[in-house]
Amino acid sequence: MNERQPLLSVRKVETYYGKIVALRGVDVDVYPGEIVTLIGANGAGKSTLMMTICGSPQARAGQILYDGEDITATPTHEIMRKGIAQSPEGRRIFPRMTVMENLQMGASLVAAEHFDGDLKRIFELFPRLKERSSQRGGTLSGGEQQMLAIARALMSRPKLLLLDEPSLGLAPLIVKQIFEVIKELNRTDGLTVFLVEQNAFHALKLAHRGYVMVNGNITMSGTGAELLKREEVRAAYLEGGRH
Ligand SMILES: Nc1ncnc2c1ncn2[C@@H]1O[C@H](COP(=O)(O)OP(=O)(O)OP(=O)(O)O)[C@@H](O)[C@H]1O
Repeated sequence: MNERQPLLSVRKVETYYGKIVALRGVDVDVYPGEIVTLIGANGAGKSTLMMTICGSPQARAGQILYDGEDITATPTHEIMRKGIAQSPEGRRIFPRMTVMENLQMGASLVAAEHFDGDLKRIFELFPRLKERSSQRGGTLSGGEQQMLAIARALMSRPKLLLLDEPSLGLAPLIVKQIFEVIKELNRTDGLTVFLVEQNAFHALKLAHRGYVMVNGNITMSGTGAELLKREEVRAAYLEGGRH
């Protein structure tokens, strides 16, 4: 897989919040067709990396390449147009809009001819959203809102889907469903996924490759299976190594 050019290449990226350094020279590659997981403790800098890839905050040093093109200083809306979609932490859907309206918003940059076919596919993946298409987003359950956030991102027909903690606060069964959809999208549609997760066990099982972030640095990388076997990973991220 790795002889090809990465779809996303993060090189020595540094990000600051004022004087606080959040990313200290991060290197990450995501190849076409891969699911790559980033794990790390609270405050490690995972969300900051996702946001930096999307252009806000901007990297103060280093480079972000997407499909070979330097997007380090590209505004967020331009980055979205290029085929990167983000489902941010906290399921930021539009609460007053219906499920259908949220999905229409997601598709706003896509040619209208694709809408019906894309919607059909989304409703196959998330039948719950079909049943609730006229319900307001804010009245959905936590799991349904997460599904809607992912579905809305998918309606933009991304080449690269960035998911920030899709399992956060959800019951195990819902987490399983969401991870199965991600796997299906990757296997069937070839979607490339970069996933941030605290749920390290499931995320590394799902991923082709993974990275571990500690205090704004990448400290380990490998295949999902390799990382799951590493004692340091098990001790720090797998609930005391019980898995
Ligand atoms: N807007 C901000 N202003 C100042 N500091 C910030 C801001 N956002 C994040 N930080 C700091 O940057 C560091 C990285 O935060 P970030 O949210 O990226 O971590 P994370 O790995 O995603 O954590 P979590 O798993 O808890 O979401 C933390 O020390 C955090 O306090």
